Amino acid sequence: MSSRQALASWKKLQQLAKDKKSQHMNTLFAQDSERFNKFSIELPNMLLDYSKNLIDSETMTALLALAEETKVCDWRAKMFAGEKINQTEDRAVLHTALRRPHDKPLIVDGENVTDQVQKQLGEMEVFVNKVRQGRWLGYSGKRITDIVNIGVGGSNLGPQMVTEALKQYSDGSVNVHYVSNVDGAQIVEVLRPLEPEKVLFIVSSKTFTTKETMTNARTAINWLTSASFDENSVAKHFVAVTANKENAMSFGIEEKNIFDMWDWVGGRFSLWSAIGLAIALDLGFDKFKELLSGAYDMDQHFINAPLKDNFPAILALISVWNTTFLGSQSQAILPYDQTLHMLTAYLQQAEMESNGKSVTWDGDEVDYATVPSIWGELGINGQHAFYQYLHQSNNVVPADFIGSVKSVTPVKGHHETLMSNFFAQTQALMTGVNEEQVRADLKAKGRTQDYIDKVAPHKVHKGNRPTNTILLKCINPRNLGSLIAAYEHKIFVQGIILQICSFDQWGVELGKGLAAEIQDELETNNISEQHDCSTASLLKFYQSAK
Ligand SMILES: O=P(O)(O)OC[C@H]1O[C@](O)(CO)[C@@H](O)[C@@H]1O
Repeated sequence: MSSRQALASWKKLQQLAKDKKSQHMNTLFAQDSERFNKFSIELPNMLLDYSKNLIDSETMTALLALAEETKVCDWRAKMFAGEKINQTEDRAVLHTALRRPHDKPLIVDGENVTDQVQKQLGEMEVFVNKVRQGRWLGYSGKRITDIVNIGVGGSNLGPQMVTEALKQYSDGSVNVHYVSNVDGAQIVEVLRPLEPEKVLFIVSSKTFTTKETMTNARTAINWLTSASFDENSVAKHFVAVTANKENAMSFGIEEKNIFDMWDWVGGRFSLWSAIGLAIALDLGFDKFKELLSGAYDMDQHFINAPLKDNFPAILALISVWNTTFLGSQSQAILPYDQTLHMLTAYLQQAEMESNGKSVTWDGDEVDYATVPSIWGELGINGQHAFYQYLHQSNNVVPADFIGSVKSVTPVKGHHETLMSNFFAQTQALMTGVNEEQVRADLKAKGRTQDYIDKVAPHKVHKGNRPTNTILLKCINPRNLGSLIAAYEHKIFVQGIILQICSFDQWGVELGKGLAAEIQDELETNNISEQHDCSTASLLKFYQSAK
């Protein structure tokens, strides 16, 4: 038995889960009119209602005891202090240092990390202002109008998600584009309308070895140099963000155009670093700093609020409850604000690359469910696509509903329509409608008995489907920063409770290695006999059908 299963709180939660599976949230609400007050957290800029989960005070006490027994607070202190909690890579985990104000020193290994971060922020600000104010000129002396960020995974999803979310805050000084896919269709489409003399590329790659990014960057260099006769055009049109300066330089990017990344920033937590340059170029540096401040606000809340009132910790505990103890295998992220249309994709990487693992810190197999698979879509679009499944399938999918009180693009009648759906869906998922009610409704509508007998079972919604509601006061840089940081800390707490190494990603390596070998085989038309017969036949079919 793994050590987690031996904990008193774990055993208690297993027992409670057995009891809870036979209960309905409707009963819990009927028994306790204080449920919302007990199971919600209000912060200055957002609200979390987690009352629509299959919990009661006893469950929450046991979950909080689990957080105590697994020493979440001690690990939190270690992370913020820069201890090497990324055990398999022997690194600190300090994305929180990236949003620390200048007057809050953080000494790690004798160095003031805050000073290093502030120095880089200063360099970023100079660069951003130069580009936005038209003082960074392309090879023909023209100002830069378009930025193309080339990167994938954490070097793409965070910046692109934030750029999309805060579009309304951009003053249009530059247009920002993203290329992540190595499918040439994307880069060709992005570059087609652009003029090489006015484009600045940011090659974002922590390792500067990612094949997809290198291939796209090479294509971008060729596109630029075939348009320009200036041998210095790469220096005027390419910057890089990386922890691997040597590779960036041997790729042809000038040292002065390289922004550093520290090894203590994980790719999926890196939008606060120079990886966020495209955000800052789009919004201006003041708004980028507001994003950082919002994340810092959430860091402070996470550090200081008791766990029972702690937004990220509660999100994590509810997820552990629903997955590990109640057995849900997936979780939906359902933003109801168009601006957040990339949030689900972003959180897929953040949570699944962090905690989608099956051995503990000690390398033992975990014998409990860890994190769910994350999926979803803008809520309104989902309603007309997959909500049928959420309401009536046999699989219970807990969901986070994320909305905003104010619209950044108010259009008469739209926001109330949107938000009435937002509120109605969590209510419907919880309350459901039983067969008796269905039959009574059909009867009241004058339906025949035959029709009622035929249709009634299909109209039953069992309800009892868990949801969290996160309601921001509005989507702005500060609030978005807080929201993202809340999920980062949720993921951290989940990892601690489940004994997962949240900050490595060994599971992506095998496929990368095989892809490199297969690419060689395809390029030399020499398919190895060592493949299994499925892969070998697919490769041969591909080669012969070309
Ligand atoms: O920034 P890099 O080094 O190009 O990596 C991009 C992404 O690839 C991954 O390593 C996964 O392959 C992610 O963890 C990372 O965010």
